[in-house]
Amino acid sequence: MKIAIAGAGAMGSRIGLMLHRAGNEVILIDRWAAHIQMIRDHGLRANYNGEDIVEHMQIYSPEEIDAKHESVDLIVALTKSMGLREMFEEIKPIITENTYVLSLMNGLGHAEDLAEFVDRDHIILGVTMWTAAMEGPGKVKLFGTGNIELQNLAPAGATFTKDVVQIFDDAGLNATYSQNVKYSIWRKACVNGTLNGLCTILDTNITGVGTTSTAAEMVQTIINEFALVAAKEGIELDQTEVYEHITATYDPAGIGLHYPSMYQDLIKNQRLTEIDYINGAVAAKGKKYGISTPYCTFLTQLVHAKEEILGAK
Ligand SMILES: NC(=O)C1=CN([C@@H]2O[C@H](COP(=O)(O)OP(=O)(O)OC[C@H]3O[C@@H](n4cnc5c(N)ncnc54)[C@H](OP(=O)(O)O)[C@@H]3O)[C@@H](O)[C@H]2O)C=CC1
Ligand SMILES: CC(C)(CO)C(=O)C(=O)O
Repeated sequence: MKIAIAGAGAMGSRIGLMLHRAGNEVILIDRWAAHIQMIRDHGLRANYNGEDIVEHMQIYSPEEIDAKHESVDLIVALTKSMGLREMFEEIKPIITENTYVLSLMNGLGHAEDLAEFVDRDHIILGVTMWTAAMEGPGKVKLFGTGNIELQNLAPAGATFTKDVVQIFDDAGLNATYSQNVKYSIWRKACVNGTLNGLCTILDTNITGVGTTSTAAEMVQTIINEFALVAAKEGIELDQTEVYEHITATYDPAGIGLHYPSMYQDLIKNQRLTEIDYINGAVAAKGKKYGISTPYCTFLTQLVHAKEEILGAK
């Protein structure tokens, strides 16, 4: 299976590297010029569970993706939420009627964006608890463990999706075929809706948030707002299980020492965040359904205010 990773930042590099190390044909696509140059000159360098490794992989900018490139069987979407449509506009030349697209991105609403580029039965939705961080262009830090849950959006995509699960699992990505990925997307949105904004505003990692005396009430209140809104869309979240899932991430021996992607964006790199696709999306849906979401609204405002203060772009 020929695989393209659309958005080869921290997570795209992780998934691409692990799939390539396992012997798959993988190309990376990204627009960050210095990152492309470093990977071309030195390979993708990674601190991989404490060991320095190099993986030599092909990388292209979206503009270099033209009709001369062969189409691919699978595109893994790992841009930031706000860059998804622009990326897919640019890489249209490698998308054919046989191409499947898998989103592993955080946030809500990506299936609708992807449906503009491929048929619904070629869309696969997924969530991942793997983590990754850029240490600089061409260099990524990968530690801890994780998993991936996948499911096709329409029944016709099931056979291909199960093949993808097998390929990802063989690459050590702990992939499983989900029976209800829409539930998993809301469950993961709760993880990001609590940890990402709180770590960013409180300037700490996951363990840092988890060990505060106010974490329990903040996290439970945010989960409750997500659950009330999700219920209006037919998803009944098990709030106790979701809370336990989130508290399990506080462990420093697991992913507790990770600084969520939103922290990396805003605090480390002064880049705009995905808050509008997470807490902001829940606040907007809450408004539509007549549900009050004060914590999501406030956290969204705080993150936007911080973006302005730091001059994020
Ligand atoms: N990091 C993590 O641990 C996890 C992330 N995710 C999700 O995965 C998706 C991708 O996130 P992630 O990989 O973290 O994002 P990154 O910020 O690492 O990469 C996203 C894009 O940002 C650009 N970029 C990143 N850093 C720089 C920089 N310093 N200077 C210039 N450009 C830069 C690159 O492309 P471009 O120039 O085209 O913008 C890159 O493709 C998101 O939806 C995220 O929420 C999910 C689970 C865990
Ligand atoms: C690892 C995790 C779950 C932390 O919130 C994540 O998805 C991120 O960094 O965005």
